[in-house]
Amino acid sequence: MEIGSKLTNSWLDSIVDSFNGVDSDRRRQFNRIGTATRAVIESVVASKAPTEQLGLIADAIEKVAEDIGRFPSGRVYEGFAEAANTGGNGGFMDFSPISGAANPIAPPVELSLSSDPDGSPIVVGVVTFGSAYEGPPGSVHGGHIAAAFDEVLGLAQSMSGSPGMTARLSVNYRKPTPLGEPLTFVARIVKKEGKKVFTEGKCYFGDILTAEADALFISVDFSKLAQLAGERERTNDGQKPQL
Ligand SMILES: CCCCCCCC(=O)SCCNC(=O)CCNC(=O)[C@H](O)C(C)(C)COP(=O)(O)OP(=O)(O)OC[C@H]1O[C@@H](n2cnc3c(N)ncnc32)[C@H](O)[C@@H]1OP(=O)(O)O
Repeated sequence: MEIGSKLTNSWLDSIVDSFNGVDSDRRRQFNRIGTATRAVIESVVASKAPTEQLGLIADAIEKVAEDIGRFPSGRVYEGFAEAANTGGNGGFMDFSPISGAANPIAPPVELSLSSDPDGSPIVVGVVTFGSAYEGPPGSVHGGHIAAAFDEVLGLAQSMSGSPGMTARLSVNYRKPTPLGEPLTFVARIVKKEGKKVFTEGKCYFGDILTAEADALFISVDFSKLAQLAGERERTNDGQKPQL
């Protein structure tokens, strides 16, 4: 298994090629919007602004929502939204809900590929969760920790060369995971048995292990993902998905 080995699949390649052809200024603007909206989310969840200011801010945000809402929406996918699909090339995941800079609901988790001291490939995810992700006071909501694990483990399993979908994800929460502090997620493949890829991951605040996870991914035929993508396009046209 080679770190960052490129996945060979004509369907994947065509998506990657079309992504590479996307005007970079458009991509930059999407990322700007994502970053600015994320800052708004972070500021509004617990703002101490005076009530009259809140009213003005609400007016302004409603105006922005109205302005952007005038344009047709629905996913015009410039790339994959999930780490597991990329084979390690994070550039295709601008809209990931976990690691995508252009997706305002992503914290985002910054992903990279590395290797541990024995040379085994690992995925590293670095993130600071803001106030919007609070669960227990001062701590990250457990659901968001699970989501971050799904992303880093999802990218790790794709290094098997036969990426799949999450079949099972189990998280052990060992200590409260602090908000507003840099966290490091580390993920690796444990073993592969046929279509099954077993993975494990850990979340650290400094040297403190706050959570650990294991997940089973089942390799899927890319035609299944192409089918899901097709259903998504039909849904964008207002039709119901056929699952
Ligand atoms: C490739 C890019 C996508 C990456 C996305 C990764 C991040 C995500 O968040 S994915 C989103 C969340 N996950 C999903 O939506 C998946 C929904 N589930 C499915 O689509 C299917 O159940 C799927 C693909 C996981 C497995 O279906 P299928 O390929 O038909 O598997 P199937 O042939 O039934 O089973 C294969 C083997 O896996 C086992 N298996 C399947 N599911 C599970 C499970 N949940 N737990 C344990 N074992 C399982 C089966 O028992 C079987 O084992 P064996 O070969 O020993 O008999």
